[in-house]
Amino acid sequence: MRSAHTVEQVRAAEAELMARMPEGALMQRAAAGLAYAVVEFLGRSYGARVLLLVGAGNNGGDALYAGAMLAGRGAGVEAVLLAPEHAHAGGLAALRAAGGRVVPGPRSTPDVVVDGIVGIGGQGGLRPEAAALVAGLGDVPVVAVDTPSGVDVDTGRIEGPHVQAAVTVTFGTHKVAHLVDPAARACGAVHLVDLGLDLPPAAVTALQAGDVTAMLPVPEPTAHKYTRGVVGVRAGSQTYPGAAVLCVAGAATGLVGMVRYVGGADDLVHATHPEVVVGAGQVQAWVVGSGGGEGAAAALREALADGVPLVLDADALAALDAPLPVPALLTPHAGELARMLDVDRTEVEADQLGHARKAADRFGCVVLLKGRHTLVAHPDGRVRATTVGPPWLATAGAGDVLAGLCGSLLAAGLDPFDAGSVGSWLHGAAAAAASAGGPLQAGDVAAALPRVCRALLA
Ligand SMILES: NC(=O)C1=CN([C@@H]2O[C@H](COP(=O)(O)OP(=O)(O)OC[C@H]3O[C@@H](n4cnc5c(N)ncnc54)[C@H](O)[C@@H]3O)[C@@H](O)[C@H]2O)[C@@H](O)CC1
Ligand SMILES: [K+]
Repeated sequence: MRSAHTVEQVRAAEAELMARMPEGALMQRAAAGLAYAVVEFLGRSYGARVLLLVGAGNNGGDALYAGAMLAGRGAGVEAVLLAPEHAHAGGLAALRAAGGRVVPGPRSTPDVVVDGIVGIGGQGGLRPEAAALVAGLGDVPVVAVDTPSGVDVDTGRIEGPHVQAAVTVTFGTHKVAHLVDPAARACGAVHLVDLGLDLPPAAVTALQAGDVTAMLPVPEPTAHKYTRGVVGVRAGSQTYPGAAVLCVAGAATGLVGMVRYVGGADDLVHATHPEVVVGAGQVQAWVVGSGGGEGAAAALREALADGVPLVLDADALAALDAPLPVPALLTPHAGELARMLDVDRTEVEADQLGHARKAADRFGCVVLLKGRHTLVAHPDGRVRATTVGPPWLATAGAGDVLAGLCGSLLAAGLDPFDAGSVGSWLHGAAAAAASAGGPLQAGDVAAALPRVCRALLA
């Protein structure tokens, strides 16, 4: 599990550890990890030209000490101080002692920029002077210290000019901004340097392959199809019969014992998935809404009558007007979530974490907000982010496959929070496998799912 903590949690854990350690020891650990990451990024240190952007706080201190270490290994290190009177005194002395220099501004194009403008103490976007300096450096790759300066660390929002990093080196634990978009996009690859902090439960987590394997429903030796669970799909319509096929494809990957289908695309479903039972009957979970058109509201009423857990997708989300009486997973994209909360889509995209949490609270169920980093928010406040999945996954029908897959996990016995986060991880991993760096279609994602499960279980 990857864990991301809030600034308040990090500060408390750091204070507790610092009280037990010699002064400055934590910063030395952080700076050593940072210097190592810069060398790894450049592939060398001797002769490399490194420019440090140094702000007023300890984030700048990390940059200065790392710069001193790089200068000690033969790099040419220069530092621009954005708040000269507040720059970290010890770090500045160390840099100078190692042969580094303070300069008023970049004098030539460096090989790498180290962004030590602000870290977890930052408020708002970059100030104008810093923004101009960063813009002037153009395409020079940036290694960000702790967080890319200018992003909101606890929410993942971006409210002004910010640094776009190639690599972000963070300390002690991940921060929310490393997992939640749009800030996560500004981080590039994230490296964690362990500081030995003692941390409380995380604000946001991200499942890793081992976590998903442990939660994957695996048949008992004595299993039969009904003990493994039956998932029902109420999706598709005369207008959107393909959505039924794709939703069924996501459900029929072998993770449950049986799939039922009810909707307007019987013949097509039967032709493409002969193993699927067409017609109503007992199920452990229903998936409702993908391509359901105007029939989605009636499909939702019928599914609710069975009293089993639900996945609500697409048109069924529009039919939702009150908290549901059964455990449920809602799977909106940003536009659908915006309609559910009566806000603009741009607002949802700018504050994905805030809106996913708000919807989970308002509707009293788990909300899976689809995106580059999909978020799964529980009404109790827990959030999981899915960071696997290539951009090729942004393709028509991929959401139908996801809804079917999550439904099969619900029917197999996972709760909506686990079904949403495991389903979204498998979906992203299957897309990566199907894509292999190239384009894909939604059906390819469903087809790759058994392969992904097999690799996890191997
Ligand atoms: N506390 C610790 O023991 C450790 C802290 N570390 C580093 O310390 C950082 C936190 O240090 P600080 O608490 O000093 O905070 P920061 O260095 O992140 O920033 C605080 C300073 O930046 C100014 N500032 C805030 N927003 C700004 C903006 N938008 N533009 C320009 N200036 C702005 C503030 O006025 C303040 O002077 C971490 O991110 C990490 O890099 C690491 O050395 C590990 C150990
Ligand atoms: K930074």
